[in-house]
Amino acid sequence: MRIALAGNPNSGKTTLYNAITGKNENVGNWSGVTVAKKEADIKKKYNPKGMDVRIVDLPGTYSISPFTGEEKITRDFILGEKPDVIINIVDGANISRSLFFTTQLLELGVPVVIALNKSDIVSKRGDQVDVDALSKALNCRIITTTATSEDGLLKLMNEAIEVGTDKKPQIQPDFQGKDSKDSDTARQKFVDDIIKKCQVKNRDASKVTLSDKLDMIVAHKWLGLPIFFAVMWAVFSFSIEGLGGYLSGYSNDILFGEIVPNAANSFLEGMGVSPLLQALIVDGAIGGVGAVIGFLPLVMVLFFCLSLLEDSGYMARVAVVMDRFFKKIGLSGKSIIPMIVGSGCAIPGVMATRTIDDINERRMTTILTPFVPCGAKLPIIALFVAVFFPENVWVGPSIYMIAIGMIILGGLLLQRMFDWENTSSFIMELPEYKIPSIKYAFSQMIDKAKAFIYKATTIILVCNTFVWFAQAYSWGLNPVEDQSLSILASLGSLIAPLLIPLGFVGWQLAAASITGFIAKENVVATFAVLLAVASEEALHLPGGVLAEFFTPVTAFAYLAFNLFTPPCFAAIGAMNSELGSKKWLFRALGFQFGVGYTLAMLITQIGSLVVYGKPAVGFVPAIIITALIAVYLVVTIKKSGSKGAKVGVEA
Ligand SMILES: Nc1nc2c(ncn2[C@@H]2O[C@H](COP(=O)(O)OP(=O)(O)OP(=O)(O)O)[C@@H](O)[C@H]2O)c(=O)[nH]1
Ligand SMILES: [Mg+2]
Repeated sequence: MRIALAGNPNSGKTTLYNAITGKNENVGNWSGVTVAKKEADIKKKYNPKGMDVRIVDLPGTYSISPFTGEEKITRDFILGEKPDVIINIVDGANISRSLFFTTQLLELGVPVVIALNKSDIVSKRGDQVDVDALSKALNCRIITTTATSEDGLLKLMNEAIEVGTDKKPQIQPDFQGKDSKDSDTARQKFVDDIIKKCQVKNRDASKVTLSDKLDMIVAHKWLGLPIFFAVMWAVFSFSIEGLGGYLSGYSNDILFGEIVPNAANSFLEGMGVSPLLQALIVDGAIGGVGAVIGFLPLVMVLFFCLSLLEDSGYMARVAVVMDRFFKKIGLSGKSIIPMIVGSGCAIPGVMATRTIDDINERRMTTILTPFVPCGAKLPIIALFVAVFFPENVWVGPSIYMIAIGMIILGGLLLQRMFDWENTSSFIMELPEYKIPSIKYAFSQMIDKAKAFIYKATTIILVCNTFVWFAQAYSWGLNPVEDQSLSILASLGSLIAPLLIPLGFVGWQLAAASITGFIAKENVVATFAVLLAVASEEALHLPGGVLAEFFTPVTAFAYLAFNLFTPPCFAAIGAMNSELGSKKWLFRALGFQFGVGYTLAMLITQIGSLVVYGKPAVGFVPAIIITALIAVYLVVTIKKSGSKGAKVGVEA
C-alpha cells in the first residue's frame, strides 16, 4: 500500500515523514524545503499489523494546478500514480488557507485522511477546532497531530491503513458553483463557511503580537539589512574564529597533528610494514583525510548555529529583507532560500531553485547559488585564515560578505550580459517565530557531520591516495626523490601558467585547485599531502609551509579563486539538470570561471600594489587579460540591448 503525504508548504509533511519512517530528510521553517519526491517504508512501531506500507513525502503545494516545478511533481504523482491513501497534512495554525487544497484533493477519488498538525500551536494560542464537525463537513477522517513530538501519529497511521484497506472511494465535497467558471471563488466560499462553523479563535486579529513586533524590527526597510549582516557576522565569527576555530585548532594540532599520525606510525612500524607503504598510509591517506576532518568541529558549530537561526523562523524573514535588493538585479526574495540551503551544500541549494517559477530568475539563481561558500569550502577558508590571518578576526566572516557582494555584482552582470526579463512576483509566507529547538539543531549538526566524515573517508581518501602516489612517482612508475619530477608536477604544470596572472606560482597550487573540482575539501587535503611530504613544518600554523607559496594578499586571492570559480563536479551536475540546457550550462560555467578568475586577479594585483607598493608576479599578463575581459563585457553588454550601455561604461 502506498500512502502519500500532501499539503501546503511548511505544514510539517517531512517532519511527519521522518517520524514515521525513521529517515532524516531535510525539514526547515520556511516554505519549499522539499523539492523532490521521497519514499520509504513505514517504521514497525507505526505499523503494528505488519502490512506492506510505503510512505511518499511530496513537495508542498497550495493548489492542484501547479505553478512551479516542485508543485508539478506533487500533482503528477497524485494524479498519475494514484496512491492508495492521501494523508493531507493541514497546518492547524493556518486552517483556512490549507482547506482550499484539501477540497481539491477530496475531488480526486483517492481516499483522504486529514492530519490536523501543529496542534500544539493551536492549543497554545487557545484556539479551538471542532474536529467532529469539520470531519462531517468534509466527509473524511481527521486526526489531530503534533509531528514534532510524534503525538497522534500512531492513531493517524492506523486510520490511514484502515482506509487504504477498505478501498472505499472518497466522497467528494459538494458545493454550489463547483463547476462554474469562477469555481475558485466558490471553493473559497465553501471553505470559509466551514471554518466559520468549526473554528473558534481566541486571538483578536487586530492585536499586535510579539511576532509582529519582532517583524517590525528585523524585517524593517532599513534596519533589516544591517541586522542580517550583524547576525551572519556573529554566527561566522563564532564558528570560524570563536568556539569552532578553537576546537578545530585543537583537533588539527594535537589530534591529527600528533596523536593520530604518531599512533599510526608506531602501529605500522610494529607490524613491520615497508616504509613506502607506511608513508602512503600516514602521509597520504591519514594526512589528507586528517587535514579535512580536523575542521569537523568548525563545520559542526556553524551548522548548529545556522539550524537554530533557521528553526526560529528568522531565515524566512531574510528572504523578505533581501527581496527589495534582489529585485534590482532581476532576482527576488525567493532566490535567497536556495542560497541559504547552499551554505550547507551547493547541490540541494541548486535543486531548491525549482521553487522559483520565473525561468530567468531560476537560471540566474542557479548560476549564483554556488557563490555561497558551502560546508566543503569551509576547511579552505579556515586553513587560510589560520595560517595567514590569525590576528585579523574579520577575514573569515568577511568571506561571506564578499560572497553576498559577488552574488549582487554577478546578478547585475548577468542581467546585462544576457537579455532577460523578470516577471516573477514574490510572496513569502512567514512562519511564526519560535524558540529554536536544540534537539533539531543537534540532529541537523550530526547529520552534516556524518556527511562530512563520509565524504572525507571516501572521495577525499581516494583522491589523496592518488595525489600521494602521483607526487611520489614518475610517469615511468619509478619513485622520485624530487617532487617536481613526479606525475602530479607534470599535470599541474599544464595548468600552472594560467594562474601566473593571479600571482600563483607553482604546479602545487594548480594541482590543489584541480583536485578541488572533484570535492572542494581536496584543496586542503592536497596541500596536506604535498607540502607535508616536502617539509616538516605544520600545515595549519601561522607562517607554516603555505607561507612559502603565498603572501597574505595572494593567499586571500587564492581563497577567492577556489570559492568563486565553478563548484565541484557533483554540483555542476545539479546545475546541469536544473538549467536543463547545455547552452546555459556552458554559459554558467564560463561566467563562474570568469568571475572567480577575475576577482582573484584583481585581489592579487591591486592588493599587492596597495599593500606592498609593488606589482605581483604576472602583472603584465594580468593587465592584458583585464583589458580583454573589459572589451568582452562591453561588447556583450552593448549587444544585449541599450540598457547595457550604462554598465558598459562602468565596467
Ligand atoms: N510546533 C510545531 N511545529 C511543527 C510541527 N510539525 C512540523 N513543525 C515545524 O514546521 C516546520 C516545517 O516542517 P517541514 O516538515 O519541513 O514542513 P513541510 O510540510 O515538509 O514543508 P515543505 O517541504 O516546504 O512543503 C519545521 O520548522 C518543523 O519543525 C508540529 O506539529 N508542531
Ligand atoms: Mg517537506
